Amino acid sequence: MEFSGHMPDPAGVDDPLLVLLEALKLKLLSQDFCQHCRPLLVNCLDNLFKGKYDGIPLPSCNNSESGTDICSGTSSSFSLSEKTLESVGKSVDVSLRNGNCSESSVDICSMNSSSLYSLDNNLASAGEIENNSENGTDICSGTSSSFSSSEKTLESVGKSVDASLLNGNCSESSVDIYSMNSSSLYSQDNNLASAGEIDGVSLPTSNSSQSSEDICSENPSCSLEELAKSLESISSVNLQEQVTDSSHVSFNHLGSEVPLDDELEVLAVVDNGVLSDDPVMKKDSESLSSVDPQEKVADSSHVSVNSPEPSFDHLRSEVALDDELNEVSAVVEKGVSDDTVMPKGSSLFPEQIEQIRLSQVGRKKEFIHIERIHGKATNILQGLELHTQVFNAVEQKEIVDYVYSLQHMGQKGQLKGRTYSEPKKWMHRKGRVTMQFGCCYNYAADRNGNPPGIIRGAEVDALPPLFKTMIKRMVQWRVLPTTCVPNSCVVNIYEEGDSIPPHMDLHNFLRPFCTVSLLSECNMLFGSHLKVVHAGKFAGSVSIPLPVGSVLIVSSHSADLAKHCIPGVPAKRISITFRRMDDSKLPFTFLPDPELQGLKPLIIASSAMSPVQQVWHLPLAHCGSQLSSEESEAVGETNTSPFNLGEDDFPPLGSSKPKNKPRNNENQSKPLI
Ligand SMILES: O=C(O)CCC(=O)C(=O)O
Ligand SMILES: [Fe+2]
Repeated sequence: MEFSGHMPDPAGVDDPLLVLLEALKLKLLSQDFCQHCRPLLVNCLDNLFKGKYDGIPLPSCNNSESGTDICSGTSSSFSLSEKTLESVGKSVDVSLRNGNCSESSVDICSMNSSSLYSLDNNLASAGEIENNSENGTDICSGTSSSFSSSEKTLESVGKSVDASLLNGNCSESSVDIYSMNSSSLYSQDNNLASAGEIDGVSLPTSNSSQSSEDICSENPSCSLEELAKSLESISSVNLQEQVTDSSHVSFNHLGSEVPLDDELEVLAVVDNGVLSDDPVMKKDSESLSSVDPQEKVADSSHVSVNSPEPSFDHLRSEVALDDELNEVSAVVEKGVSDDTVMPKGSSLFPEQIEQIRLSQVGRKKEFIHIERIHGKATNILQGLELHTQVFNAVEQKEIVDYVYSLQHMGQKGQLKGRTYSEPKKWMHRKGRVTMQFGCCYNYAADRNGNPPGIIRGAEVDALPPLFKTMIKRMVQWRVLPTTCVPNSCVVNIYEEGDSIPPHMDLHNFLRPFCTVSLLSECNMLFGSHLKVVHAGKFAGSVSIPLPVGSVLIVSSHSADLAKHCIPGVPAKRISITFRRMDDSKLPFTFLPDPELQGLKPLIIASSAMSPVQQVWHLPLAHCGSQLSSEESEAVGETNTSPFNLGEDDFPPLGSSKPKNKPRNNENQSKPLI
């Protein structure tokens, strides 16, 4: 579309800027933008021109020729840098937009390769980067800049991984959403980032072949994804700090250690809850589900444990903010309360927001660590997967608070039977607080003569509502398969120094099972032979860091050939391990929960692709750094896990179009204007 001189406006609008706006919208309509980007762009323009422009003299854009730079040519609506700066810390994406216009030569008249939505500004405004000098330059085009950040990725370890990484990317790239040419916004480095701390992990150079691939040209929504990721990353750093600081319950480990020959015995004691004849364990006939919720939360104002509708539903509600981008950022970044309202004229549906969140999930698969099992080189990590950003910072905090509430109830004897147990004082560093829901599970024979496994006659509380919500999320977001929806869980609350000794989860539970990590990162060791050096200190052949908020999926060899353990944790940590019981092992009183039946994964919009799988090539235990042909073969054995996702669902980077079209149009956006 040519734009030269004054365009008569069909609706009779005489305001040249509005005419220009209409022209821009038309231009946008003619572009092949995705359903996410399109309404955002249009709304951005709307806000720039209408909302922000009120009362300010119009620039001489009515005489503008194609190519006239109305931003640099005036200091009117775009000179919002002060406001931009003021807005830092409030609404990141406001500063993103305004900052962009105030600092860059955004040529919105000519529509040529300008970067209206530079993510740089987002970060620059947030004080994260200084390098904002590339505004207006389409450095994504024809470059692999956003992928060339492995070094940055490694630098970022220990902070907010994705935030740091993203900063790295964004500082280098100016996102050209108009030309959409050759941008590569969806950095796999996000995945690599959190791998940085794995002992001896070599950078997956095999992935670098994908670095230069242009996923954005065929996947326009990725700029939006990156934007949302940026927002979330920035906020999650702060929020995470809050979460870490928000511990309401602390345990003192007063006793001294008692050396035990058999760690597993300790494990059994701890994980079973206390022994049934143990006087410390208060049995209360009151069940979690039968107690008056008011009474239950009397000591914990943050969460209603027994709320029939847990508030953990940040996807379904939105915030009344002044534009769509704020809306996205608020939802993605902070979560919102249920009583907030959808702003008038909003063009983002909750489904779209969920799609954005879903597209941000990092999925690392194909961990590799070769050990010789029965003389055969075998990848003992086959079946292990790490999914990140499944629960955002606010959700994590909600879960943590919920766990504290439950713990509080456990301490007061308000949880059923063997639901709650604490380590004995003498078990310092050998145990941790546990809460078991759905079933009571013995990791090893206990002193009552119960064999390892589910004690079918033991009484515990049913899965609490928020944990069911977490399960639904994981199934709907394809972290867990529909064939293995968990119906039990164990919550482990580790104080600093607490551990879980080497063990395998028995086949009383189906595969995969999964662990959600909260509060602090720790390492999980895997190996066919894990040594107990002393209490809380174990030696294993491979160590996998579990980032906060991540979900570790364990199946196949990683569940059945390798043992796993958590050495003494460096800081307080909570994990929730979700498992589906084998039907033949169900507790006698178990009733399937109707809420967890018939769960279906969400349809993924074609424009909202997930990051590609990563291959983490971990150091070989016994075999040097090169894979022998036998080992390669061993590695090639992967993908027998029932959990593996179809290629159609998660195509590799660069393959931006799924083989099949989305199966329905459920998640289509509203009309553009
Ligand atoms: O705390 C963790 O991450 C692991 C817990 C675990 O292995 C278990 O409960 O069986
Ligand atoms: Fe385990």
